[in-house]
Amino acid sequence: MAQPAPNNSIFDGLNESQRRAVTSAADTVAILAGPGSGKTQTLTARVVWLIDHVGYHPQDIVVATFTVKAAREMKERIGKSLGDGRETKIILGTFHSIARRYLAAYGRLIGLNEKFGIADDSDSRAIIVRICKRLQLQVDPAHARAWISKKKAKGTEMPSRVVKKEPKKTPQLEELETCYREYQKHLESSNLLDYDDLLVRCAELLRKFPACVSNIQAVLVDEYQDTNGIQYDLMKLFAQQHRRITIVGDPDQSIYGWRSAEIGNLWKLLREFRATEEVSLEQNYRSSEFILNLSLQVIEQDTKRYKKSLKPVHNKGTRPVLRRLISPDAEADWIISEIRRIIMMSGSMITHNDVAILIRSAYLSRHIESSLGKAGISYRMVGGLKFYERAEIKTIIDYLRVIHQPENNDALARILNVPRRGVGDITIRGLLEEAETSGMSVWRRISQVDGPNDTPIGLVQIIEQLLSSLDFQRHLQTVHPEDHEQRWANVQEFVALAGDFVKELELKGDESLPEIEGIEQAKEVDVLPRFLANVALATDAQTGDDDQDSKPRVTISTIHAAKGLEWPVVFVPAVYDGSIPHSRSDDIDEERRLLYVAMTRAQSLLYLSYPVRPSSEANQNNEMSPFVSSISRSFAEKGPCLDRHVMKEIAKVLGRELPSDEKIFGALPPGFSTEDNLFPVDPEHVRGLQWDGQGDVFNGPRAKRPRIHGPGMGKAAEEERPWQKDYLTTMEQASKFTISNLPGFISASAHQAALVAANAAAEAKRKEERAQKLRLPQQKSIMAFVKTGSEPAPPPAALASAGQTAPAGNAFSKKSSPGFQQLVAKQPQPVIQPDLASHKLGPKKMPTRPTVGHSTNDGSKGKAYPCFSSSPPRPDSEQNGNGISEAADDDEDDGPPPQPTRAAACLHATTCTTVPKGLGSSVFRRPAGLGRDSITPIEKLKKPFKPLTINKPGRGGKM
Ligand SMILES: Nc1ncnc2c1ncn2[C@@H]1O[C@H](COP(=O)(O)OP(=O)(O)OP(=O)(O)O)[C@@H](O)[C@H]1O
Repeated sequence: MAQPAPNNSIFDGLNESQRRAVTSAADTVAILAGPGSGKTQTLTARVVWLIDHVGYHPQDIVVATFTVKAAREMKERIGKSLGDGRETKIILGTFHSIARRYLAAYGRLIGLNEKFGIADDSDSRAIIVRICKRLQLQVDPAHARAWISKKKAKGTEMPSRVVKKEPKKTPQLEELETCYREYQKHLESSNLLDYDDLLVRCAELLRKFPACVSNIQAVLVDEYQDTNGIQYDLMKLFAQQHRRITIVGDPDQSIYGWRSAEIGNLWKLLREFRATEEVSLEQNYRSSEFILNLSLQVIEQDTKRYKKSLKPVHNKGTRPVLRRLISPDAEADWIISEIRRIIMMSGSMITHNDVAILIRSAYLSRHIESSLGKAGISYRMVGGLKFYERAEIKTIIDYLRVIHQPENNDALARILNVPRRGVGDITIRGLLEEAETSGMSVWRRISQVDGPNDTPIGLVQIIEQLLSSLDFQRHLQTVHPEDHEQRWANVQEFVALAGDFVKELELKGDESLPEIEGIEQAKEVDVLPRFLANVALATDAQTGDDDQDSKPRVTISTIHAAKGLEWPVVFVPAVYDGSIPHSRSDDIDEERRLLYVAMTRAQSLLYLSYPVRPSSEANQNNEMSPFVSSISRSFAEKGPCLDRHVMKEIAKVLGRELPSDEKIFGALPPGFSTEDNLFPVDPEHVRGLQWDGQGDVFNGPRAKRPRIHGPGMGKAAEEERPWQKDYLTTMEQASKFTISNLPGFISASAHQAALVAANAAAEAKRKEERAQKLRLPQQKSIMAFVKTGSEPAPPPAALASAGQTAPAGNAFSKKSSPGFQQLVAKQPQPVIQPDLASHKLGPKKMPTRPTVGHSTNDGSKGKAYPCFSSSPPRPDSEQNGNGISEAADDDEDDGPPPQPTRAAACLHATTCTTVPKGLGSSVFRRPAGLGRDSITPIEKLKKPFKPLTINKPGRGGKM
């Protein structure tokens, strides 16, 4: 037995059930509990217990988490408790990162070239699209990709067996199998493994060479309901020596079935490990009683589910709200008005940071973003573009991939003409096809050499050399004249990140696995492959919540991405039939669980809402979601009275101090309505009424609140603008709103700025028209010769036709200049990203739990647990042509239509603030760059893109 840990703080405050789970002597422990019951905390404490009390060596413990971020947080917490740096030895990470480590160390045993690279999402997509084109397959490449991924995720069969021909195949199946075979062939010849292969090949390794994990004493898995078939296999294979497994999960939060999660992994575990000790945690530490009870009323509608009890430790709180609004616009405006009311009535005890708007489908954010923009409220998108997904960064990463692995055809194809070398896309495509048919890498074909030798210079020097030999700064100036400084600053930040990565490796040591007698381990001496692997596997790092600057922001997130998180105030809009449950979903139970997950993220205030009409013009009505219609009476029909008593209760749940009444009421603006009475409770009552054209106020009887928008920024301005906006808000580009990519992002602030510019343009147009009447036909306005900083922006069309640039001093000149027009013209057409907006859910229903000698409290049979995947993003159904120009140079003359490479986040509301001060003047602030202090390089890499501050006197308006 080991000595007690020097610092046992991690055990402090655990309740009895949590302690039981932490200290259980059983080999297999299943901790099954509802949301907010401290599952993650319990698992963390058990790791410390196993090390400090049971005496396992940290390097003999495997801990698998759902996300990179969760792994990082868990490591930190364990580190604090152990107190001596031993946490770095634990084999802790996502299944994918752990699998990669094993393959790097022992992959050669199964014939893997140790210099293997990781094919990311865009690589896989491009390869499959090319295969379908080359072989003239009729199958949809996106479908083929999803099909292949699903096959691999099943985990029980090796690809070669899966693709074996069987009689009675449909032509489509034949094509899918051909595609699969060709895809694998291509990956193999490029020495690439895709995300699924990492798991599949690792399982193969551990099956054939169990000695690799002969040291492993215990395996712990967080978010077990997320695991898919291959992850289950891996878990067992890691634990094959001692069969000690601890899992934590909540079947009610299984929401990733559509991403290949295997229903039944829990009962599989209980059947295979019969002595499993089941521990349930029954106290909910997160939500108020009202919130918890209503959430349970939703999930309990699923009569097949495994029943478990969950009791709140907090007070009753306020009744959750179910609000009906006339239209999605009104719904968004109401949300914003409630956010304001909560913040004002709490004396800013609650800030924008405490508010989350959780949406079922990506496109639903459109109205919300627009309203937030109009109200000047900053927000963060969970799932936004990450730093290393920026075009300029991706180009450098592709260069590094080619340096490391010259046979990586796809990476090479993307950089062949970046910077421009006069190689057109047709040539590149030809080279790729030739390489695929001949089996010779593009690199060999064009260079006729074996590839670069391993370079002894350091990572940073490689990148610096690369930048200088490519004259990359000049390339950015040429290709991206409108924002090359910002892009170059990103590149410099990337160099700094690489430097920090190297330093961290030196300081904390590498992640090599423990030595095992009798098996030689390949040592990863090169920093470059490890750097590249870290970049590739950081795809699930969340954005937003670890922003470096301190500006409070509302969070907009899909429900899927909100898993495991919590906020004091949660809004769930669009709770109507067709949205949730989604019209294209074929698993109603998973849809219900989604709503349950959304509701249980709330600590103190929970608002559900839906628009009774799909749009202001629509005639048919939305039906309330069946998940809430039967319990609608349990909700309040409008926002709670936020008096001192209520706010004090909220303060108690949050453990905060409520400011004095003087402070709260002293800060209320004149005429501020302290009640939720701006919008009618019965929206049908105001059918036919119009906005007043001034702001966001109905002309209805309850419209008491003064306008909340700036001049010209109201509803009327939005709807009546004489100008078709030529960009898309985030969710108008829903296809890009995934965990992995979000190019072409336009923020609410930019949207707002553009609206003002549009109004200014309209006003200018009207003036021009008036002036024209007073002018001779050929006579120009004198304003055409004057460029002052105080004039409203001329209409973009007028500018373009006159070949002018916008007045430099105008605050919105960036928005209305040809550069901006050109830029927004490059925005991709909205295509729904099926990951979030149109995915199909599996037809499977939750099976009944197997009889394993356990029964639930009420004597009823237990139920099986659906599980889901912690994989990096699954293939989406978007196809991007040949994939050549996607991440790199996007505007070659001879190439396909330009892909979006706009510095998406440079217009992101989390990074830009535009405060309108009137039509002709505003403050437009470029965002701050990624802070370099107090953050480790890997953390930075996992972070979303953080645009950089560029002050351009005379161009960017007043600062
Ligand atoms: N024994 C405890 N005493 C007080 N607070 C606790 C206790 N256990 C957990 N908590 C708190 O409850 C909250 C939820 O904990 P945690 O995130 O671990 O729950 P979870 O079960 O993993 O939730 P979910 O399933 O929704 O992700 C956290 O704020 C945590 O600090």
